[in-house]
Amino acid sequence: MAASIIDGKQIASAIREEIRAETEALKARGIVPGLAVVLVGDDPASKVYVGNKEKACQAMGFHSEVHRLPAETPQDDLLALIERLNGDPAIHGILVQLPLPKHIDEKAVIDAIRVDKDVDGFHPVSTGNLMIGDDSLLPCTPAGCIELLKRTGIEIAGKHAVVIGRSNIVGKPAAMLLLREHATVTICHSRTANLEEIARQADILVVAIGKPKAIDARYVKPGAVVLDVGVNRLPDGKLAGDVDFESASEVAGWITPVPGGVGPMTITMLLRNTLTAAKRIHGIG
Ligand SMILES: NC(=O)C1=CN([C@@H]2O[C@H](COP(=O)(O)OP(=O)(O)OC[C@H]3O[C@@H](n4cnc5c(N)ncnc54)[C@H](OP(=O)(O)O)[C@@H]3O)[C@@H](O)[C@H]2O)C=CC1
Ligand SMILES: Nc1nc(=O)c2c([nH]1)NC[C@@H]1CN(c3ccc(C(=O)N[C@@H](CCC(=O)O)C(=O)O)cc3)C=[N+]21
Ligand SMILES: [Mg+2]
Repeated sequence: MAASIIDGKQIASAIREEIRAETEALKARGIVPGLAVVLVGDDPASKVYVGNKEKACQAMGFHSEVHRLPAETPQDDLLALIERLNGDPAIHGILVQLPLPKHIDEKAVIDAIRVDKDVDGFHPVSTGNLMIGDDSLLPCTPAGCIELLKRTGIEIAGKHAVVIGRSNIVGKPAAMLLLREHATVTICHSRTANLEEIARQADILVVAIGKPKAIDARYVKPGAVVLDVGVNRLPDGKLAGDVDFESASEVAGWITPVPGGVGPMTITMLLRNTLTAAKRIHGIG
């Protein structure tokens, strides 16, 4: 194995210590950061993530509440809950776990979240601010990818970053953040011709496609940095990334494992966004 491991768990825990210190300072002023997570239905994967988020909040001393609604909840009931959370002074961050059941219009729900409580960074105004460079709350997973690079000491400016995947929650915002950090960015997707050839030009390769172990050494330039965003549950119950770690780590210079790479950073960035939202709502910082 040639690659060095980017230890997301360790980097996440270092950032959590910073968040902890700031949280204690805020609590000394009588402000407790509060996160509300809304889970509609009982998708088993979503349940695990929601449980992890709740645990992380509790460990940080945040106020945290999880609203578990049945799968058949009418859209209007969900919108009414969001309206209530928008006005709840104990809540600074609102996260509606995606995907939502098919009868609910995801966009209508995201649009209803107060922008200053949009700790996922999925609201159209947050997305627009991300493009313009204004200081909205950043989407957690892409922000976590940038933190991994910076705290590993990897230069982004001037590098060719190739992002595979163009979803609104990972691929597109990851590309936009890399651009903000002055990378030259290529975005690939399922209709990309010659994916292998393009990926192999990347100094920094970000993979977010939702296909277990799809990206192997053939897609990786020797010495490249590989960030594997994928989290896929295999039939045997194990987790796998979108990158074939065993193969890709033979040629990469740096690589994130799954689990223990990008995933822990997502939750850490959620904590940080919630803290930031609490400070801003109270006119601090
Ligand atoms: N670690 C974390 O914290 C998080 C992990 N995830 C994981 O990241 C992965 C991606 O999630 P998400 O962005 O929501 O996924 P989506 O399914 O929304 O998007 C997948 C994207 O990948 C593209 N794609 C799919 N197959 C291929 C292929 N064979 N070659 C090239 N491009 C392809 C699609 O292209 P097209 O647009 O043409 O359809 C699409 O743009 C999943 O494994 C998910 O579980 C997600 C969020 C957070
Ligand atoms: N509104 C919304 N916001 C999200 O941020 C969001 C979402 N919906 N829907 C689902 C995806 C997925 N996601 C993950 C978060 C943490 C881990 C994570 O903690 N992973 C750990 C291990 C997880 C495990 O053991 O199952 C790791 O990779 O090491 C993974 C995936 C957030 N998402
Ligand atoms: Mg999706």
